[in-house]
Amino acid sequence: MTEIIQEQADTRSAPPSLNRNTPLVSARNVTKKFGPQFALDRVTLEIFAGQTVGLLGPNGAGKSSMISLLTGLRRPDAGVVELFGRDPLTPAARSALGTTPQATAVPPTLRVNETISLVAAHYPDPVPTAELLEQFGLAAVAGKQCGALSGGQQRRLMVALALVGRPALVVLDEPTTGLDVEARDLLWQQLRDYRASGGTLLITSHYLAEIEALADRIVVIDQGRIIADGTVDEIKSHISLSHVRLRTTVPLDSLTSLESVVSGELSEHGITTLVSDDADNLVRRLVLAKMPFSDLQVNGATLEAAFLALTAKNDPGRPAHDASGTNSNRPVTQEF
Ligand SMILES: Nc1ncnc2c1ncn2[C@@H]1O[C@H](COP(=O)(O)OP(=O)(O)OP(=O)(O)O)[C@@H](O)[C@H]1O
Repeated sequence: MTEIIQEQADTRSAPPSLNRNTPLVSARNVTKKFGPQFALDRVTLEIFAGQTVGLLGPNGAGKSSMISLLTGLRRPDAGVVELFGRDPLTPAARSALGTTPQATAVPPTLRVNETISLVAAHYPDPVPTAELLEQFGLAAVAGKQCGALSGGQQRRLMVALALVGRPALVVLDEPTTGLDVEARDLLWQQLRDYRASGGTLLITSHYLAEIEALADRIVVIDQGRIIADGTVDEIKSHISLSHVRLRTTVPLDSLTSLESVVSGELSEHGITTLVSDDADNLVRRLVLAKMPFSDLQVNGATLEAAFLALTAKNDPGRPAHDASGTNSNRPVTQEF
């Protein structure tokens, strides 16, 4: 909390006005080391107004280090970082930034409504406390001391505090960790509303299905380097395999010998799954061969499968348990 209050106490100056072509966030050739360990290795990243960027990477990839540089919590060892065109350590640069660190730390003795009002007081046009409490499902605990909140409630409060000053840019490091399904839904809804109001968002999360639904740009970082950067569809194009599921009496051997089938398996429940590099063509082949089938389902690649394929390719030592996309239909709550 000290971090957040300090961050927002520094925000009295008006948001810097930027040329439309100036990125809100810019890191050029940035390196950050901890002892001999490279957390970031010559990384370049720009984020422009209106983008919703999902920053993805396995544990230890460098996501939090990147965020700490962009939000002015740490300095790079080499390279240049700018926030709203300025040094992120200056109060003027942080005037329109709302952020929460990965770790939750609220002042234990302050009440929830007092905490929001305290942070809101640093902004010229804050979201009214009652409105924010309602939006984040915290109205019922408004009078509680923050230390008495559950972990999930504390996390929601942290994100609410990041949004109280109507920031132009919100940077969130794993905001939904530890939240139950309902609380996560509520939080993602607030972030969608923020985005719809024109806000710019940089977010890390291990819930890839949720990032897939929210982000319009995905940056994948691994071992301190950016290994992919593009739209969700561009990232997903790294996986070209689809799953075709069906019930059929046709023997598996006959199915796997069809054009466009890469592999296949028959489950004990009688469902055949065919991995295909061209699902449309495979379905055409089934029909042309007059093979009887029912309950046909075609599932394309997910962001999760593409992410796993990309990171497995980047580090052949990492278990590539899903690199082929053969497990790409896990529940949306799957966490890495
Ligand atoms: N304060 C620190 N002291 C020493 N090493 C650090 C420190 N912070 C990060 N590192 C190291 O830098 C690398 C990148 O860590 P970072 O926390 O940025 O990764 P991350 O992608 O955010 O991981 P996670 O998903 O687990 O949060 C890791 O090897 C980590 O051990």
